[in-house]
Amino acid sequence: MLPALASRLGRWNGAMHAALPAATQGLGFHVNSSGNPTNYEEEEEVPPYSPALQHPAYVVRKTGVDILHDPWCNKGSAFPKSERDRLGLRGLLPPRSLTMELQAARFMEDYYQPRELIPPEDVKLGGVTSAMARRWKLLQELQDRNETLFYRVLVDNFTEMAPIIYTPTVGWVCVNYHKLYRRPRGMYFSAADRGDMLAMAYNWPQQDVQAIVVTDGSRILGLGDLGVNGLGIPIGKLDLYCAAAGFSPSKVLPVVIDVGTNNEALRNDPHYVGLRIPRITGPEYFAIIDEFVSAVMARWPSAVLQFEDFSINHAVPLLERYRKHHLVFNDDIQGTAATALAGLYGALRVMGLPPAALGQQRIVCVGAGSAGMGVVKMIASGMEKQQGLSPKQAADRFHVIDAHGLITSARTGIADFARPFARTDPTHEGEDLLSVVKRVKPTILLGLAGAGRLFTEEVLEAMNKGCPSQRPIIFPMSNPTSRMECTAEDAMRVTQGRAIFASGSPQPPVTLASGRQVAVSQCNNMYIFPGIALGAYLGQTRIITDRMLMAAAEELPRLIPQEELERGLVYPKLSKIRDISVSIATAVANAAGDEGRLRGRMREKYAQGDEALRAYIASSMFYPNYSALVHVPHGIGE
Ligand SMILES: NC(=O)C1=CN([C@@H]2O[C@H](COP(=O)(O)OP(=O)(O)OC[C@H]3O[C@@H](n4cnc5c(N)ncnc54)[C@H](O)[C@@H]3O)[C@@H](O)[C@H]2O)C=CC1
Ligand SMILES: CC(=O)C(=O)O
Ligand SMILES: [Mg+2]
Repeated sequence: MLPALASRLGRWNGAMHAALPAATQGLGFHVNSSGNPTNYEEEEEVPPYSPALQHPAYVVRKTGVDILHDPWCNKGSAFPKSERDRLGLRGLLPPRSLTMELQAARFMEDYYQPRELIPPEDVKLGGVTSAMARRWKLLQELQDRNETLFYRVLVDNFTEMAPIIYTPTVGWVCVNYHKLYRRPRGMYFSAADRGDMLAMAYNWPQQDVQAIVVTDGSRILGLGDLGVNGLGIPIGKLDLYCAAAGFSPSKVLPVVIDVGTNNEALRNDPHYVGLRIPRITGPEYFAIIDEFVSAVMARWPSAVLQFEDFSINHAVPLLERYRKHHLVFNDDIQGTAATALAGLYGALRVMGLPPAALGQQRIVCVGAGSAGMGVVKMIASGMEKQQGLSPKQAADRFHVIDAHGLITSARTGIADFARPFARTDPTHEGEDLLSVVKRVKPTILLGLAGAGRLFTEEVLEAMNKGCPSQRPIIFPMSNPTSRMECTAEDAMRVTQGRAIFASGSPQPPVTLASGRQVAVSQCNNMYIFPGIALGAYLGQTRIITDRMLMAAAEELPRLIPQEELERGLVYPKLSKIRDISVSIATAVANAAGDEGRLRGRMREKYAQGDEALRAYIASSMFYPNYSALVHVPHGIGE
């Protein structure tokens, strides 16, 4: 059926191709290098067939300039001559046809050219330099004109570019989104669209959407309420879905739901593109989100829906509202939790300790919001699972601090999710971080407050002193860099390189006064959410369970090579992100299979074992290569 082939469906059909060589080889044929069977012996070497290397064709209905203006089809100067002929491109492009590799090299030359294009006052979000902002703009322009090349350079340069398309630069992008806005990307649903959302979902041109990331812009990283400017986050997250987990760019949908903003400066900014009203709350808010969820689930019932950067008052109730019925997860609560637990298992491995040693740790967590409490709850589950602690025994290992200090049973208005972790001694209510660290002598210090440098020199000093028998584990996880609780340089200097360190946004390695260089890790949910979504989507698991998330957390530290553990790294290298995502997806799918939740091909593969499951997942991933474009006029095969 031709329409089914249209719009890059072919990019997902690696598994389909895998049947070909098995069939030909099964008949006793040899396969020559052009893929044709022959019935005589050839001298030349026959390379192994690799479905991942196939470049399937896909059908387009347009020709000429319409192709060049479509970033999903455009190849810029790389259209081969045959395609220029059949797509009506002759004369519309310079005559020489370049390779994708040459195009990528040309882009990278420009990318690395030091040029200051933005005024210095824009560079006030720590960690985002004008060079980074310029690189974001270059990548954005590339994505707007040639998506395939954009994803190719992103996949090939993931470690370098993740901080540009994602944290910290994406924080700067969101703050300035209304000024940077050039072309539409993703969808906007607003309070003014009540009653029309299902119809609006049909305005999106893609019939097959596999992953949606939605925000209401209410808590963007640690930068607060940024209204519709928050759309930059779903865009960045989905770029990671495509680059890191092989979702096809044409099958992902970034969304912002505009229910107003309490950010007055933004609301009064003449260039702001969202509704200029205070945030809607209460039943009306939930009715809007319900309508949105029903609309997208009705149009794309197989899609995974990721909730991102919702403020705490809505993040938890929304997750509870949908998680038992729909293929949804909240990245800040669940993805972050799995990532942090994985990093702690990694830190234990660095010290040569087993996962069960988690239950002996004393943990101080600063920040009791959606991320902080998600992390605390999951670490407690890890302790219960690994060491058989009761929930109460596990909770006793934690001291949780929020903007009002240490949370104890004396706190009034304590949130349900924080209550189990409130300290039982009311005399310490509201105690400040430094006093808590001095008194409790934590072995693990987590920062998820989004309030900047709370891990002061004194706090780090006290942490180091109170932790003589093992290396202090220090994870300032807030984003972007300006909101992190401390820098790697601070932590390593004060602890003389003893700390095992991971931060939410990337940090350079640190050179100590002695000249020794220490490696640092990045503790960011990007290690986990692409793989969770991939496993859950391919397996059509209907819901995402705690067991699936725990499987992801346990898998990640297994992927750190010994040599990296010896350097103190608690996560595998980001350059391996696609392999990491395959492993996470496989672990998630295995857990779902154990629970009887897999459907279709994934269920078959699960029955065949880990290798088959893994191979199937890997073969289903999009890899950015130019496909041959075949023009089929409207009316034929539609
Ligand atoms: N590294 C990662 O993968 C992730 C990092 N985060 C980061 O975590 C931070 C918090 O996110 P959410 O929990 O969703 O925010 P939230 O707004 O729900 O919670 C913030 C918490 O920090 C507390 N807090 C604020 N100021 C404080 C202070 N001066 N001292 C002590 N506590 C203070 C608040 O009382 C609240 O409990 C953000 O910066 C976000 O970027 C969030 C998700 C993933
Ligand atoms: C990383 C992330 O999801 C956050 O900072 O909100
Ligand atoms: Mg987030």
